[in-house]
Amino acid sequence: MGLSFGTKTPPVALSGEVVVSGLGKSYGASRVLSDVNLVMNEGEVVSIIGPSGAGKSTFLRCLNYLETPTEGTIAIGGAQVVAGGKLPDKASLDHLRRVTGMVFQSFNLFPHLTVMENITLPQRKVLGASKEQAQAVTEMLLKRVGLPEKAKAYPARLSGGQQQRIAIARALALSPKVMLFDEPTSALDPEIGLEVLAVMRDLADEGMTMLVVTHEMHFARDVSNRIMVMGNGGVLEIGPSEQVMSEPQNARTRQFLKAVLDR
Ligand SMILES: Nc1ncnc2c1ncn2[C@@H]1O[C@H](COP(=O)(O)OP(=O)(O)OP(=O)(O)O)[C@@H](O)[C@H]1O
Repeated sequence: MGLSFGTKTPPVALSGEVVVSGLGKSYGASRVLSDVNLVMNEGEVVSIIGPSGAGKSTFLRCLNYLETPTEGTIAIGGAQVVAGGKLPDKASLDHLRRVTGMVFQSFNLFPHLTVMENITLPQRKVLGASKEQAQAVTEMLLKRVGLPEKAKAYPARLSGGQQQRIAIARALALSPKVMLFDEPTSALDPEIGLEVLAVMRDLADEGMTMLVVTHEMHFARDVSNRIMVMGNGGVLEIGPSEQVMSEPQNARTRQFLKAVLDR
């Protein structure tokens, strides 16, 4: 299902919900990612941390081709793509985007649509769901993110935390296999961010596979199974969250953690 038609042969042994191998990204002569590898099992939560400019967002955005990786292979939830600096064929790209739900720092809701319309629209366009089906799924998801009463509201009438919870519901509406979060609380006051983190923690408890770029060290340590530390466009280290936080192996990881934890 969703096999790629790239220029190279995909890796033979693929297991895990997410298998990324040898991922690289350059912008012209500027190399921002080199040889990034990651294997995630179904239900696993991995937090990506690291200093500004390390390549965390670029890595996440390469996984669903919001950025086009220059090299490497990506296999997510049965979708498989071999990167070659250009877009893969439409079927592979559509499949990859179907199995990945993305949540951005800036919510990205349509301002002119109600909450209900924001969440039903992708279901109708992408899944071909009927209006009734899409509304029923939306009502269920609004309950799941704790906002059942907001169906008729417009985004501008909601707090940032509420908008982000709606954005999570919208991503979930397409039944992704993996959720990608790009600093989902960075634009929010810390207190408001907590309500978003609580929804994410619930999702993790329900067994969703999640990859989360975050500066929230408590979330990284307490909710994720593993932490991947990035620096200079590569992986500095990856390991069980508790171990990375308390006994980082890499000198640059130690320096980074000291800086953020002393803040
Ligand atoms: N469109 C682009 N063109 C050229 N360089 C880019 C582009 N987008 C990102 N970069 C560069 O890629 C590098 C990685 O950026 P990225 O945003 O992925 O880092 P990050 O680890 O997510 O940082 P932050 O924590 O500040 O968001 C940076 O040096 C950045 O300047």
